[in-house]
Amino acid sequence: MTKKRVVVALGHRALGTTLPEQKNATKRTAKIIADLVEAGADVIITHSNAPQVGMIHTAMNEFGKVHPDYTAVPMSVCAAMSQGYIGYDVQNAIRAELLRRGIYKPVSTILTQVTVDPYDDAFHEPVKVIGRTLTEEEAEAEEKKGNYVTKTENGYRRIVAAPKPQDIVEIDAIRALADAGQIVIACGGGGIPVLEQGEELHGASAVIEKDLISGKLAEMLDADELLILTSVEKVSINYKSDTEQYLDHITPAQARQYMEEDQFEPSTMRPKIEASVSFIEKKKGRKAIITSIDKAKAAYLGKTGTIIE
Ligand SMILES: Nc1ncnc2c1ncn2[C@@H]1O[C@H](COP(=O)(O)OP(=O)(O)O)[C@@H](O)[C@H]1O
Ligand SMILES: NC(=O)OP(=O)(O)O
Repeated sequence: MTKKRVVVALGHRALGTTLPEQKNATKRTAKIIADLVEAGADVIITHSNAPQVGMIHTAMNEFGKVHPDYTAVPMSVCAAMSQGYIGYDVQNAIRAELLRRGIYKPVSTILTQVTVDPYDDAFHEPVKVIGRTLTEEEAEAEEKKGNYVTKTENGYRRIVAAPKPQDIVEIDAIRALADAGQIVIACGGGGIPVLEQGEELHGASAVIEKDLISGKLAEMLDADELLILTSVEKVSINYKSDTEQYLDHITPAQARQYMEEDQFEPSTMRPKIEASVSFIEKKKGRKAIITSIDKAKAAYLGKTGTIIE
């Protein structure tokens, strides 16, 4: 069995939204990760966090209203909390599933900070949707607090800045664990966004796009594959139209062409394609696969998904 280093990016479907949903979803996800391990993948995991970071931020703010001694909690601290909370469920679920299959492999979560550029235009243009759906009243209340919201299909949701990831602060620790054949959960929720100021790192009020950091992590670990597990089995062009066409196998050049034609929604599919192209263009022989969480093993074995190489 050929061993491959695979960065697996888990989307919303892999985690659910509420606490009980997450507990159940991570158990299902652990089975999928264990299948990949059995199929020969050395797995490094990244994950989404938008619903969770929104929940934590709202909870901490409400707590602050009742106990004014506790000041408002910065978004970067909420991102750190979300990494701990999601990593805790994911690592325990994977550990248990592997043990059930007679596999002993340490699984750990690395609290990961990711540097961002203070001059990134994203700080002036918040686009990253976080938290649950809000009513009109709740949205107005958020705007009064100085937060940004956007209208969605079902109501309103909060939006925050999503600066581009520059560097992964804990990359050496992640690499050491991956080189030792251990399963690492890192760069959760895009990483904790930080600004470098001399020797110090200061939290930034933002949420980094997890697909972009997944591509960067795969690049920095010199992974063989980037496997993005989302809610659709294949990427399409002419998405949701009468002429929708599923993509099985595309080159980076075709992917770039489709991006120019705006074939991919900016805040959902486009970052997945951007991350994939950027990862595979840096070295020959790399592959990116985008598929649904349920089809992960089949896609890893080349039987489905959209393959970019
Ligand atoms: N061209 C496209 N082909 C397939 N899916 C697309 C396309 N453009 C947008 N999408 C949307 O992207 C979604 C997946 O992205 P996202 O919601 O960010 O999920 P995740 O949390 O898994 O990263 C799909 O559910 C689909 O609605
Ligand atoms: N941080 C991030 O990109 O989260 P979502 O995938 O949940 O939007």
